[in-house]
Amino acid sequence: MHIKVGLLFSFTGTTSITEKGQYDAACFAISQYSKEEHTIEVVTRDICSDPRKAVTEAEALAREGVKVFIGCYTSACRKAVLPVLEKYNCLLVYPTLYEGQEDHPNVFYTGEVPNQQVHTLIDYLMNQYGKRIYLIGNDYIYPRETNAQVKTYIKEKKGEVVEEKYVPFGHREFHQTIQDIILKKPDAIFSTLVGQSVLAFYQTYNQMGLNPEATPIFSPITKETELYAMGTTIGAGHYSSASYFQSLNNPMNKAFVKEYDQFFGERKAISSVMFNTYLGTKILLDAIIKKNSFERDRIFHYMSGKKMETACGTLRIGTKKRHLSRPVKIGKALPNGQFEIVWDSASNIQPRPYRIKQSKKSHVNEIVLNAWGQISEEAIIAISEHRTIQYMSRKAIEMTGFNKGETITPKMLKQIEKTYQVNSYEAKMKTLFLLKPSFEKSFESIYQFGSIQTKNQLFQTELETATIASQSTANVLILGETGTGKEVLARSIHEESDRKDGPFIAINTGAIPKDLITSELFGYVEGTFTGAKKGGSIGRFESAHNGTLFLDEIGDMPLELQVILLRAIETKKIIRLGESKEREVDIRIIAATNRDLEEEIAYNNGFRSDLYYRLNVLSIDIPPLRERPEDVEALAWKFINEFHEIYGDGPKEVDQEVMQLFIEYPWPGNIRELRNIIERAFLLARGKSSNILSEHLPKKIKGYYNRKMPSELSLKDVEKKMITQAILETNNVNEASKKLGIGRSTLYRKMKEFEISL
Ligand SMILES: Nc1ncnc2c1ncn2[C@@H]1O[C@H](COP(=O)(O)OP(=O)(O)OP(=O)(O)O)[C@@H](O)[C@H]1O
Repeated sequence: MHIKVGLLFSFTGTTSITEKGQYDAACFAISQYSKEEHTIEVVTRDICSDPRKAVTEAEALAREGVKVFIGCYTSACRKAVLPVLEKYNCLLVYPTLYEGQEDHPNVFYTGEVPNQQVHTLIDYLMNQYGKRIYLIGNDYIYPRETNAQVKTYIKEKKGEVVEEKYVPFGHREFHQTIQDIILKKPDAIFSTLVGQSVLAFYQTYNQMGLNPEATPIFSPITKETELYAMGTTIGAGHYSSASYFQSLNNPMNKAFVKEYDQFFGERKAISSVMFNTYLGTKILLDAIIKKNSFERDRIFHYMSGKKMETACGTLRIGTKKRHLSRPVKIGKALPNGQFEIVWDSASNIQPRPYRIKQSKKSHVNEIVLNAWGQISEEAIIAISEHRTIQYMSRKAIEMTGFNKGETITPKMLKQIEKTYQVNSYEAKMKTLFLLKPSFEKSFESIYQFGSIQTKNQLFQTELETATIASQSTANVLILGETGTGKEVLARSIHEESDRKDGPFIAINTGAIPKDLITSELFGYVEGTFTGAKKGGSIGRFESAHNGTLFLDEIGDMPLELQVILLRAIETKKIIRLGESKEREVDIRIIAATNRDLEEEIAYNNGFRSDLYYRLNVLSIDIPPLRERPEDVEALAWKFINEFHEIYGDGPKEVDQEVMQLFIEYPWPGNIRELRNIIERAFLLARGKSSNILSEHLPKKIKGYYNRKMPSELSLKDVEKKMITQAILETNNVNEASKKLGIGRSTLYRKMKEFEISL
């Protein structure tokens, strides 16, 4: 078979740095076909980063009999050649990450689309650095369209775009932009700059002394090739995301890199767009050869749904769309120009090339607001996503003097914030402001996630992370003292995720005997050990397939078993005991512990740091109940209602003094202890009293109550007293923290707060 391939890359022009690498990768892929069996003729054209040149060259080559094109790096070039592909019935391997919004029947897209690459990057950015993001890009289709999606995504995640800036294609003067960044102090920068602009931007960032630890740049584009071109130390500390990184530490990739270097006779930087070029070229040529045809529909039909093991994991070609389902990683650039992998989706992310439709615009329900406005103590203002006032209660008009239809400016907002206590709620792109005179007691908003409710600000922030966690498959680490509700939270994440119909399997990793843990986790085949069940057994990893595996008390897992667990978590593959076959499992891992794992790693050598970082992709720290007394009353009522359902009848009221005691008691056993105490009191009062009274409480609580009453000790006083006593007794922070059942860092913080020293 004779195949004439047209390579359309820019060897001159602003994006040539990247495209030369793609050209090399295409040549490498083509070199792997035996010349005896097929003749592959390669014609190369320089399209000079110019869409007009791309069209004329493509058309000229199509007339000369080229049926397969590879390249067209920028979206502007790709879009420009589409009519040529249609006219001459040619195929294009488009191997570049891009903005999506396209699925042309003549194109095979092997680059990442935003939901695979950009959303993961934004999630990581927000979790690690904060929610204020500065957008910078070149002024053409890819950055503008990508940022349109990024802005929606940031808004959904309650982040803020502090600036959105575009510079012309090839722009290299960034002093003013960097100055603007210094002034606006974003938490991170998201860059869609390409070509020469990338180098100039990072170099100016570096010259002007910005620090990647404080304000890193996240860019889907800046990869190994660009880092080498700008000077590897200049890009160090910044982030990118892709399926492929040259540093991937697996045998397939090592062999690929070795062969690549041998082919070119030197060490080369290999980036994801290069790998995607290699991959796309091979896949399409294989299909053409196999089907002995250039006929578009036959070829795509043959490729559709194909699964491939590659150097960057298992990829699958879409059955409906010509894009790849793939795992995605996030890399942090090292001073040697390579990336350290800091996050790995582990399982594949499906391509969603088309932007997800935004929820339909909602209208404020004036009838409901009117009724509410008449009875509410607060003044109510509802504003649209464009900051136009859509509703004002009479009180709000009297208090502010604003009118319906007016646009709320930042100045007006400041003015009301100065005068009133303002609580704002966001729902369906609308914001509702509730205004109260500021001397009144603060209004406590309730945050709900799954079955958990809280008024506590700190816990609300943690639950926001839980919300993010429920929408991804990232590993989650839940921290918190015993009884704070770590398992309840893990279940809520599962219930709120799209795995909710799959199983939720909980396992207490600290409680299983050492010699049983492997069979418990991974299963075994019949006859493997004495006492093994007939027919063998599947382990918890397999039971959790398509669902969530909750590894409780992970901090208590013996060190030597942590390595086995790490391997299974990393590969998502297990081997049953007594078998050699690897089995793949699709699971999301949530781990929990009441230990301070960082401390275990640093001081006691009790936990593997690699396992810690694997698990701690998203971490959620549940505050102890004594640090969120505002939640005690609601929890108490929740339990009383629950016991009414279980036991049929019982006390309906709680004595006011008892409730006050519940609020002030330090609850060392947290919510579990509160629940137990209420159940006990409920049963003691049942049939005798319609109220839960102090006589229904156990001695230790009544004792606390009696001790407290004369001196009116506050919760803080009790805490201070307990800490002082523990420090006096042990004269050692480590031991005192163990005695008190709190982490060292918490103890240091408290000692500072109460001015206690050793
Ligand atoms: N938000 C909540 N609402 C109602 N009940 C809760 C809540 N959180 C925890 N509980 C109850 O508290 C008890 C302890 O919860 P859970 O087992 O989730 O805690 P944990 O932190 O995992 O405990 P441990 O560290 O001992 O494993 C359970 O009875 C649970 O039902």
